[in-house]
Amino acid sequence: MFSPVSPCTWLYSSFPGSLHTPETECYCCSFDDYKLTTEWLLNQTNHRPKVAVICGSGLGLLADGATNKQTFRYQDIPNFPVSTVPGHEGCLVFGKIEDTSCVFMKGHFHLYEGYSLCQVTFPVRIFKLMGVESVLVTNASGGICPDFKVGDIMIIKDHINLPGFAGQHPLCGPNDERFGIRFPCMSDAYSKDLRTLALDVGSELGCSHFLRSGVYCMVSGPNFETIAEARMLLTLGCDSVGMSMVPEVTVAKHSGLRVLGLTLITNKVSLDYSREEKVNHDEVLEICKMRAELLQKLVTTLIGRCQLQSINRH
Ligand SMILES: O=P(O)(O)O[C@@H]1C[C@H](O)[C@@H](CO)O1
Ligand SMILES: Nc1nc2[nH]cnc2c(=O)[nH]1
Repeated sequence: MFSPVSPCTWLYSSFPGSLHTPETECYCCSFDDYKLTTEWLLNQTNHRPKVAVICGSGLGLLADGATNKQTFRYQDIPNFPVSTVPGHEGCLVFGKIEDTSCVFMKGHFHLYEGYSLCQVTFPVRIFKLMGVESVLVTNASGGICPDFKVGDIMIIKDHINLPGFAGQHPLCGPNDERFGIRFPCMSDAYSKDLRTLALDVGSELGCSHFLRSGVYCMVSGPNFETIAEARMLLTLGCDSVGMSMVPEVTVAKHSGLRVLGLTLITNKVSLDYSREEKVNHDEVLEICKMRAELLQKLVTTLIGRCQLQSINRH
């Protein structure tokens, strides 16, 4: 019925009525496009998720703690992009953590794959229309802060949207007021309540010694940083750097969703020309594998606790 869609053909083939045409160069999806996918999913599942978990590189295991699971491959969901990066399984899993209905994205999308930011953030608006209230975004990143160690988990308190400075911003284009306002405030993108809860839960689970808090910077990738770029990011006040998360967080915040961002420090970013180690994606996946079980415990405990504390409810 629906064919899988790749980064380059996706918008033209799936959205004949969309605003993105070669003439306009405007990368937007129409409200009807979001509605179609939402209705398709609501017809396929009885789950009505309140929490969405976006799993970054190698972190798909976060869904394993859920019960009553129902899985859809991205390629079978109308209008959904497909994952092209190793470590991103490419499926949507509905399930329950204790009494909370959740949806997990096992794999997400990146600018460097050739997707537009409208495609990268497409699932977030689907979650909003499905009734999700809180989004927990995870990914892998390199540690800039000299104190950070490989395997640390950083609770994101703020971000720098570097692609956004250059006009690569998911909210560019006509604003649809049904999602949010034209000029959203981003000074409180990451919920303080959820950050505090994450710290509390982390301490209960005995992982305070590698739980950090800091500023995350998004770059487009796909190359890892040069030394000069890494030094610039340190000067700008960044604690870690990665290639995802910020577009999803921005769109989630725009539509009034509560956001928690957790980034796993998979490597230390080189700030020194004499450093011999070279970062690579296999190393990133290896560290994700090492920390996946603990992150899963953190995420499932957090979600259970959210429900108890009614943080999901407005
Ligand atoms: O999907 P995330 O942001 O977790 O993946 C990170 C950034 C790149 O996609 C990749 C680099 O190894 O890992
Ligand atoms: N940009 C960037 N992304 C990453 N993802 C995981 N590690 C890194 C890193 O060092 N730099």
